[in-house]
Order: sequence, then C-alpha cells, then structure tokens
Amino acid sequence: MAYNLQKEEDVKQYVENLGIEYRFGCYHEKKPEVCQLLGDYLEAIKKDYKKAAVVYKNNCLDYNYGKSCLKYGNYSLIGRGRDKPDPKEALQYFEKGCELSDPASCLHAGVLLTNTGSDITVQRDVPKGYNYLKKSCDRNDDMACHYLSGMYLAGVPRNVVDFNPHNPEKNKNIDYLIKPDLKQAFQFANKACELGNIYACANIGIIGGSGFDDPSLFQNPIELHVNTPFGKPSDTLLQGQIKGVPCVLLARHGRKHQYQPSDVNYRANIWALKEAGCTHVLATTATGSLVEEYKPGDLVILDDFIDRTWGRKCTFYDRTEGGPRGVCHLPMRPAFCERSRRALFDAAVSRGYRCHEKGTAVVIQGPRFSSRAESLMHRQWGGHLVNMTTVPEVVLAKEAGLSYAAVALITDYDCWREDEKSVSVSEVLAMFAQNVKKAADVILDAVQILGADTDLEYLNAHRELVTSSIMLKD
Ligand SMILES: CSC[C@H]1O[C@H](OP(=O)(O)O)[C@H](O)[C@@H]1O
Ligand SMILES: Nc1ncnc2[nH]cnc12
Repeated sequence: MAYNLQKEEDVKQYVENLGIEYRFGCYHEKKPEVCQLLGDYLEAIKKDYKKAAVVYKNNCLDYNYGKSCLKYGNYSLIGRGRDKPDPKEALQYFEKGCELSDPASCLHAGVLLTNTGSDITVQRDVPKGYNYLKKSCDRNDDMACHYLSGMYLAGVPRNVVDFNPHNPEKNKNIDYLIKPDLKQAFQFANKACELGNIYACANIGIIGGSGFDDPSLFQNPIELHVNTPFGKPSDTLLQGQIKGVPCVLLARHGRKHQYQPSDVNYRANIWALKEAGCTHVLATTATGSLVEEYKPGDLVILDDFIDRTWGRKCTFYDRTEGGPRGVCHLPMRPAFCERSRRALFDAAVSRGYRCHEKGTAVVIQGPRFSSRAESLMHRQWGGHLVNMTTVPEVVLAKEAGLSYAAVALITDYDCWREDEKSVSVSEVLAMFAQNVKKAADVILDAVQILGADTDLEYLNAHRELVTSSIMLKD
C-alpha cells in the first residue's frame, strides 16, 4: 500500500502497520532482529516500556540476541518498565550480551564493575571489569577504549578512599589495582580517536606562562607526576576537562615560578605533555612590544620568532637515553600550527578583544631585559614582540609532532621609546594580572574550537613532518 506521509491519517496507518509487521516477524517468523525492532517500536513510538522490557528480555533469553540483552540490562539498571532498578540483574544481562559478542554490553558490564559511584550497588571487581572493557575495545567500541585510557591516566586504586586527586604525594604510596601508565593511556586514547571518538582525539596541553597557571581552569583536576628521559617537567601536570575536552595544564616556570626562563626544562615539559597524550599545546606568554601599534593590553597570535637564546637544549634528538634516535632537521616555516593559531585568533575576535593576527617574537636569553641598543636592533630586525620563552618551546613541540600555538599578552613597550622608562618586572606582572582574563578566555574558547574539529588530518601532517625530517635513525 502506498502512503502519503503528508497526511496525518496515512502516517497513523503506516505506524500501526509497522507494529503489526514487527509483531508478525517476531512472534510468527521468530526473527530475533525483528523482535529487537519490535522492542524499539514499543519503546520509541508507543512509549510502552513494560511491553518493550518483556520483548527485550525474551529476545535476549530465548533467541540469544546480544543487543536485546544490552537493552534489558539498561532497563534493569534504571528501573524502566519495572518497579525499581536492579543493578545486579543489569550486570547479568550485560554479561550475557557480552558473551553474545555485543561490544556495548561488554562496555556496560565493565563500567558497572569498575565504577565507584555511591549509587552503584554491584560488587566492585576491577580485574573482571577491565577484561570486559578490554574485550569491548578490542571489538572496536570507541567508548570502551576511551574509558580504559582514563583508567590508565589516573590509575585505579585498590581502596578508593585512599585516593586523593588533590594530593599526589600521598597517592604515590597507595596500592593500585591498575598503576598510572601514560603510554597505555595514550594508546587507548589513540585507538578511541581512530574509531571516531572525538573526545579522545584532541587532548590539549596548556602551558601557562608568567601570571597564568590557574588550576581552577578545571573542576576536579587530577595531578600527574611525570618523569621523562630529559628530566622532570617544571611541575606536576594537572589533568582535567574543559567542557568535555580533555586538557592538561602545566605551569611553564613551575607553580611557584621557581624556574627562570633559561632554567625551564623545556624538553621535559613538552615530552611530559606528549606522554600525557596531548595532541596540541596552547601557550600563553607575557611579551614586550617593539612596535607602536602593538599596545600593552593587546593580544597577539605569534606566527614567527627570532632566536636570541643560547645554550638551551633545543632538540630531543641528541642521543639521550630513552629519547628518540637519529638527527632531526626540522623546517621552521611555519613555526606555529596554523590550525591552532586560527582557533586562538577566532576565539579572541569573537570575544571582541583587540588581537593581532600575526607577530614575530624576538626571544632573548634573559633573565635580564634588553638594553636600549638591543631593543632598537630587535625593532630593525622586524620583531613585533620580545619575550624569553617561546624558543625552544615552539621548536620542541614541533619536534614532538604536536600542534603548537601561543597567545602573547603585551605587557610593556620594552625600552625603545624615547622619554619613557624601561620595562620592569612589576610592570609586566601588574599588566598581565589586569589582562589575564582575556588570555584565559581565549584559551578556553580555542579548546572548544579545537575539540569540536572533526578534520584531524593536520595532526597527522605534524607527525609525518617529523618522520620525514629525521636522518640516521640507527
Ligand atoms: C616576568 S618578566 C619576563 C618573563 O615573562 C615572560 O614569561 P612567559 O613567557 O613565561 O609568560 C617572558 O617570556 C619572560 O620569561
Ligand atoms: N620587555 C620584555 N622583554 C622580555 N620579556 C618580556 N616579557 C614581558 N615583557 C618583556
């Protein structure tokens, strides 16, 4: 029969006939896939959860249809189509669904067994739950891979009460059922991303410079202690989420600002972020301005640099034990990732902040500021800004195959202007404090822009560039 679905009567008739067809296919032809459709029909169209529950349950038990076990398990878990929730029964159905090769059932069984929420009443069994999650991830369930990545990132303690996400020192001595393992976390996140889970794709490192290392960017961050072949990063990493996008925050100079620019272990910082699974790094930096139009209080999305630093370790490829092998001759044009630069710039513009789309930073060794003659020379060289930290950070991020961009906040006019006093540290910090909200807003919004991006080819391009730049690997 032909239906005219513009007509209400025809639509009603069509829907009724669909129900009749599904009942016939399920009860007379005994086709389990049609019984599943009947359950979905009762649930979504008739909103008759009691009947839907019976159909799913019977289809799971009588016809061994895994997806129906999952559905009935979910009904048991939330008490749908029945008097009250029954998590123990839910687990039985998830386990049966998993035995029947339904990856989502394995995921649900795994989550129930490993979850620690107070409303969960099944006996916690992490090894068993882990096996279900692993089975699910092996069968290409992206959520299971993502969940496993989270377990390895923070570790799973034997006794949940021992674990304090805000006191990593204490956590060092607790008994873990699954020890934190950043390599495993990264591998599972990678697989989840390849399977299309965009929340596992972007994992954004944020390097906060002078005046920007506010842990309250995240709710309930977890502290990660990381050691690297290149030594320790400036501080513990704070791992959390910003509106659902995984992020890792690191204070460039340490949270107590204990490392001056030439003493920052840039290699350990970038390596640690890479180990924590970061795909991107967004950085802030306080900078002096070398040109009139770039005014204190403005933002600049850096697009190039002039390196005036010396003696800083600026490559991972120096035969450090545990580091990569070969000699890496990396092109530096463009120095910064265009995609991440664009995210920062779009974020600044949509906030209505004064922001320059481009700027070359002259990176001096510090810790002293420039002399007047140096400042005038930096202007002649074509620099727009001056700071002390962008090199080697940008270079190492590029060597690590990461997408790196930096938002500079102008704090002063350095010392090139006639009749004006020179920059001072108190001026820099006061100006930064006055404007830090701008930098924070731009970073937070850029995180959302990058997290929602589904075209991730540029991340592969960053990695491939590194591979193609290495000589003498063995
Ligand atoms: C605090 S004055 C100079 C200092 O400030 C900038 O630090 P960061 O880039 O970490 O914001 C600048 O690069 C100098 O290191
Ligand atoms: N004038 C300046 N020189 C170097 N680093 C800076 N950071 C902020 N202002 C600076």
